[in-house]
Amino acid sequence: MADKAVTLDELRQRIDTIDSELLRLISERAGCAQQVAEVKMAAGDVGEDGQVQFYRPEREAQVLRRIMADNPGPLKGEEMARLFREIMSACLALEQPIRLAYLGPEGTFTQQAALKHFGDSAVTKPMAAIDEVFREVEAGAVQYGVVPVENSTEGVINHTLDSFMGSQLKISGEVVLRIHHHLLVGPNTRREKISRIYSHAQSLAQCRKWLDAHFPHAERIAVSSNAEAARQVRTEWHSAAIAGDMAAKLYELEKVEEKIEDSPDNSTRFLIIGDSSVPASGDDKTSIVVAMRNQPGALHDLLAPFHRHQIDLTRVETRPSRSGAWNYVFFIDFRGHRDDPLITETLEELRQCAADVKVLGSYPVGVL
Ligand SMILES: C=C(O[C@@H]1C=C(C(=O)O)C=C[C@H]1O)C(=O)O
Repeated sequence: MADKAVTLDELRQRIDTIDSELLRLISERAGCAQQVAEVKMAAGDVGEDGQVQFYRPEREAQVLRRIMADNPGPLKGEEMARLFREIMSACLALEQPIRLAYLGPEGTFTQQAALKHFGDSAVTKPMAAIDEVFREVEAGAVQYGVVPVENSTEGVINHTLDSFMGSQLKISGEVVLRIHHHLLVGPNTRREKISRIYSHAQSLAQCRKWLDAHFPHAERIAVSSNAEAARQVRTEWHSAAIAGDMAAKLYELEKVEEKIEDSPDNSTRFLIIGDSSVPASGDDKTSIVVAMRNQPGALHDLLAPFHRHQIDLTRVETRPSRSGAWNYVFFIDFRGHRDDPLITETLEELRQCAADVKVLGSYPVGVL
């Protein structure tokens, strides 16, 4: 080793000095956030729900994007953003802790998505069904809700799209989560004894090929959520569950096999729903639902304004409308914010040929 090699003691001293500096800086940042709260209250900065808007999704997205763009390394941009996500979450909690409802029970991927988006300082409340998450937000019991909307392998989650049809709630954000499934067992279960495998139907479908290859004779049982599957197998010595890390940790299960999903980039997109519209963040998406008159060329008419203005469509889904047999509505996601002049014009043209156009919300493109 070279004479001048830095010693362990020296490195630890340096880390101590840096930590003291970080401590001072984070505290200073938290103090600023407290002042922001005072400024917002003094300005009467209220949203459509009449409440002071402490949480600002567009500002948080901008902060995280800047951190990722300026990150010098060696930590990855995503890792750095995750750290800042937690700092912001704690700072916001000083202004006012955010209250959320999510599709439960505890330990679901939706809870994981909620914490990824809002950070650990959020106060979360599990709900038994997607429409209950909507109701909880509508009733004002929580400020936001988190629900799954589409999976890269299994497609759209119809309950969520259908819930929007009868609701005035708006989308204020999106979060995409990589979904890793594990085969989990309780403390008294051995792999060769597994004769039943519990999970949510979507997860069973996402691991179908793996199950066919490794457990062709085990009975597959669909239950209401992965977390419920995990809870159930804790005490069943011949059963396994397919669920994610949160459920494994919560129910103290052992991983027999990790990452058993058939598609390596299996991911689910979740939506944040709330009462208020979000101003533009600089990189936004808009979601709308459109009812077309039942006539030839309707789909062409629907898409033409987007094509004319070169708007990037990110998703088009069709659902039966509730107003009668063989009528359909279209759920469309595209890049841009409803306040962009180009988008305003596109929506105006669309309104001329559609029976109804409802903007579900413009929101920052998911950062984390
Ligand atoms: C500090 C603010 O309030 C909240 C906290 C933020 C932060 O810690 O950076 C950002 C946006 C808001 O959710 C703000 O609006 O700037």
